[in-house]
Amino acid sequence: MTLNKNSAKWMQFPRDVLIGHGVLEEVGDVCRDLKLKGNALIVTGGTTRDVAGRRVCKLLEGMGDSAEAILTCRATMEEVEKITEKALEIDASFLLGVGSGRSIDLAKLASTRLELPFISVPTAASHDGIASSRASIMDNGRNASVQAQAPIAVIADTEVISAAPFRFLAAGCGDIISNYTAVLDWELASRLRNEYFGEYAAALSRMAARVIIEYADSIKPEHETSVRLVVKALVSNGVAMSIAGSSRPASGSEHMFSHALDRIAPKPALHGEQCGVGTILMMYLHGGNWQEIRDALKKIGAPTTAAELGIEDKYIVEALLHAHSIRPDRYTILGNGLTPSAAEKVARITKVIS
Ligand SMILES: NC(=O)C1=CN([C@@H]2O[C@H](COP(=O)(O)OP(=O)(O)OC[C@H]3O[C@@H](n4cnc5c(N)ncnc54)[C@H](OP(=O)(O)O)[C@@H]3O)[C@@H](O)[C@H]2O)C=CC1
Ligand SMILES: O=C(CO)COP(=O)(O)O
Ligand SMILES: [Zn+2]
Repeated sequence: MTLNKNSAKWMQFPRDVLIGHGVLEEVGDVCRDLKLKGNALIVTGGTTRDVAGRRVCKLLEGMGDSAEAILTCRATMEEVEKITEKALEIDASFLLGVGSGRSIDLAKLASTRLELPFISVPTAASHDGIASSRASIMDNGRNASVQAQAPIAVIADTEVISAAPFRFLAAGCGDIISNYTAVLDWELASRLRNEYFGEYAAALSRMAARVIIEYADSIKPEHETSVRLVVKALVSNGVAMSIAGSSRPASGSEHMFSHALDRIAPKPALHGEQCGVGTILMMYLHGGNWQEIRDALKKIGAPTTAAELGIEDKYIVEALLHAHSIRPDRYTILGNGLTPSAAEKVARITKVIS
C-alpha cells in the first residue's frame, strides 16, 4: 500500500545532517548510524563524479559492500526510470544523490518509488532541494514539482562546496531570498482563495531570507563560513517545505517566472539566479521593497539583470507573460496574468531590462 505523505500532517525530515569541513569522509559512519547495509547506487553527474562521486564510491566500497555509480544528464522522468532499473539490477538497498540539484532530485524520486532510503550529498549550495521532500523533474517537456521522500541524511562537505564556482553559492542565496515573495504570494492566496497558510513554515522561510540579506556583505568566495551559513539556510528551507507539506513557503510567482524562463529561454541561467531576479520583479508587483532585494543580490554577486543572467530582454518579458500559466493551481500576485505593457514596465522599472 502506498502511504499518503502528501499532506501538511505528515512531516518528513532528514535524520542525520552533517555540515562541515571534510564530512564527506564520514559517509560510512552515517550509513552505520542509519543501519544502511548492502549495495549502494550513486546518482551523480559528469563533473560531480570527479568532484565527489568517485570518492563516495570508494569510501562505501571500503566498508565491504558494493557501490556503483550511474551518470545523469537531465532531470527527466526517463532518467528516473533508468535509475530505477539500475537500482533493481544491482539489488541496491539505498541510493545517494551526489552532485547538483539534478542528481539529487533524480535520486530522491527514484528512491521514493523504490521505497529505499536516500542520502543527499550536495557538491554545490545552489538550490534548496538538498534536504527537501520535493523533486523537480521534467515530465513530457514540462517542469513538475512532485512530492517525494526527504533524504534520510544530508552530507554537506563545506570543503567540497566552497571549491565549487562561486556562482553556485550566489544562486543558492537567490533561491533563499525568493522566500520573501513566495510567502507574500502564499498570504495573498490565503486571503483571496482561503488557501491553507502555515504560519510556522512561513516564519521559518522568512527568517532564512532575512539572515541571507543581513549577512549579504560577508558572503564571499571560498569562505567556508559563507558556505556553512548558506547550506544551513537551504536545509532550513527544506524543513519549511516539509512542515508546509508543499513548496509554498519557498516557491511563488518568482519561481513560476524561473520555470517559465526554463521553457522559453534558449540558454536558461541557474535556478537560483533566475529566482533571485524573479524576486526583484515580483516584489515590485507586491508593492514591497524590491530595491532591498536587488541590493542584497548585488552585494552577494548574484545576477540582477537580464544581461547578467545571459538572457535576452525579450525572453524576460515573455516569461513574465507566461509565468501565471505555469502552475494554475498556485495563486500568486500574477493572478490571471500581466498585460504586455505591464510586463515590460515592471522589467524596466526594476532595471532587469534596459
Ligand atoms: N527539489 C527541490 O525542492 C528543488 C529542486 N531544484 C531543482 O534543482 C535543479 C537546479 O539545481 P542546480 O544545482 O542549480 O543546477 P543543475 O542541477 O542544473 O547543475 C548545474 C551544474 O552544476 C555542476 N556542478 C555541481 N557541483 C559542482 C561543483 N562542485 N563543481 C563544478 N560543477 C558543479 C553540475 O555538474 P554535473 O554535470 O556533474 O551535474 C551541473 O552541470 C533544477 O532542476 C531545479 O528544478 C531546485 C530547487 C529546489
Ligand atoms: O525550487 C523550489 C523551492 O525553492 C521548489 O519549488 P517548485 O515547487 O517550484 O519546484
Ligand atoms: Zn527554488
